[in-house]
Amino acid sequence: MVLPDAFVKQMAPLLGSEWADFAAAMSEAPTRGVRVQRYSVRQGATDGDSVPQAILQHLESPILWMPFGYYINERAPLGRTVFHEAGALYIQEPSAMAIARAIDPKPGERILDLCAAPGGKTTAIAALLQNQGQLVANEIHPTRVRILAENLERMGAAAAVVNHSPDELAAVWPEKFDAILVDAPCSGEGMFRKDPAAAQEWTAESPDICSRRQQDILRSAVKMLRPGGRLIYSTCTFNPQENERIVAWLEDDLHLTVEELPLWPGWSPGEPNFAFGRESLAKARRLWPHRARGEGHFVARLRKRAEHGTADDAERGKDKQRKHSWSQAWESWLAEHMVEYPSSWLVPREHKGVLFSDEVTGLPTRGLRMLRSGTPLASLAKDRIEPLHGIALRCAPKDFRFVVEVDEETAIAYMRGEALANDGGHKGHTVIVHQGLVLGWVKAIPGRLNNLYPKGWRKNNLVKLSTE
Ligand SMILES: C[S@@+](CC[C@H](N)C(=O)[O-])C[C@H]1O[C@@H](n2cnc3c(N)ncnc32)[C@H](O)[C@@H]1O
Repeated sequence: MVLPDAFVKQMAPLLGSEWADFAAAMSEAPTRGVRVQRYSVRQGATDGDSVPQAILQHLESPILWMPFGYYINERAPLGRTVFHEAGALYIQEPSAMAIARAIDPKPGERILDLCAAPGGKTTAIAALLQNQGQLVANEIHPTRVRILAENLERMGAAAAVVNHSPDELAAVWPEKFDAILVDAPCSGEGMFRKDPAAAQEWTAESPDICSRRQQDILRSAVKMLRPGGRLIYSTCTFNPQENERIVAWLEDDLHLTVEELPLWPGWSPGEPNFAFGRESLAKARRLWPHRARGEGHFVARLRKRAEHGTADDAERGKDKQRKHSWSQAWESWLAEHMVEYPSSWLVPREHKGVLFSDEVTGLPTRGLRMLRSGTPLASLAKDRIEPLHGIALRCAPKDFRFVVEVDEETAIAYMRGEALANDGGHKGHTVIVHQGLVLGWVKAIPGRLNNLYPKGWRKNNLVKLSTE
């Protein structure tokens, strides 16, 4: 890899005697990782679930800063499998996995991921939160926000999705969040190994241009944080302007306080010397590719002062027991088809004939571009209930009354959109299950299981992982 001259000029003096090791590491092959998620971590999926051999054979050593994170080989075909499509696998750059740990999400918290697409960190936060909080994912870009919504659905993440600029959101959601992640758009120096085009696009001005944008985003983020709340700031770049100096600015100008993060194996403290010797910066964390296996990340956690008292809580968790024309049909459908489900599903939010779980209770949403308020649960056809894919991906097999188990080949045929044979007597909505994972819905009729796998999700190129 040929590093841009200006990048060498920027980093070599900062790294001093370590520069040669860093430069050598930047010429090595990039690392790749996967989070194995629907086994063990997911709500309700702990009983007897174990990761199938078909997946295990492709996992290398564990990533030490993320439970259920593993290094994988560059050529491992995990991204084209039924396990991936059913939300058991999220392929993510290894160092990026630490960011959800830095947030340390707690049940019941309301968390905003402000720059969220494609959703690597949101889905990790949802897993750590075990879907027991309110998670809101925002993405400014109109195309990327759709990919975000799709990834959240695939991974069974209970999160609302909005599409706004940070300042638009700050105007409607002041002091509303317990924690906010700003995984900022940055100059991407940690992408150079993975994507040589990133190195070509980088210029000596990139860090300054990016740091100004980061400050704009952070001003809005801090407005949305409740007093005493925490801000997590991360980038995948190495230069000081976008990292330590941004944190110093957050302390000086926005009056936040840096908190010490755990020192995960292989990670390094932030560099006080990159911002005029300020000691507090050692509480931030960096992954340098010559010291640990990952592409590189910076992360800091800061606390907003609590002295002003909390402004908002009255609305939170308020039960909306309104009855709608569809309420009775929906409650009956749940009772008939589900053994267990989150209690909030009894009071979903309806939008254009679709019922969504409500992850934004207590937040004003009028006039917002909201792609979903949570998991899409069902569509209403004249108050008749048609279950949606979101339910299948949020739940474990034991949560459903009607289940058909299939082998991997049948699972692949199902995800191609084929009808399956009905060997049982049940009629109506049933889920298809493979190796402890719910894949999606069918409607059983005599002799046949009509395929309800969403048309936009169907794939013709899935590969079989098991060797049997
Ligand atoms: C580093 S990426 C986020 C990656 C994501 N957190 C993940 O883990 O999958 C930064 C995101 O910020 C968005 N972005 C770009 N400019 C922005 C701005 N001015 N305000 C807010 N977000 C912006 C980009 O579209 C991009 O999706």
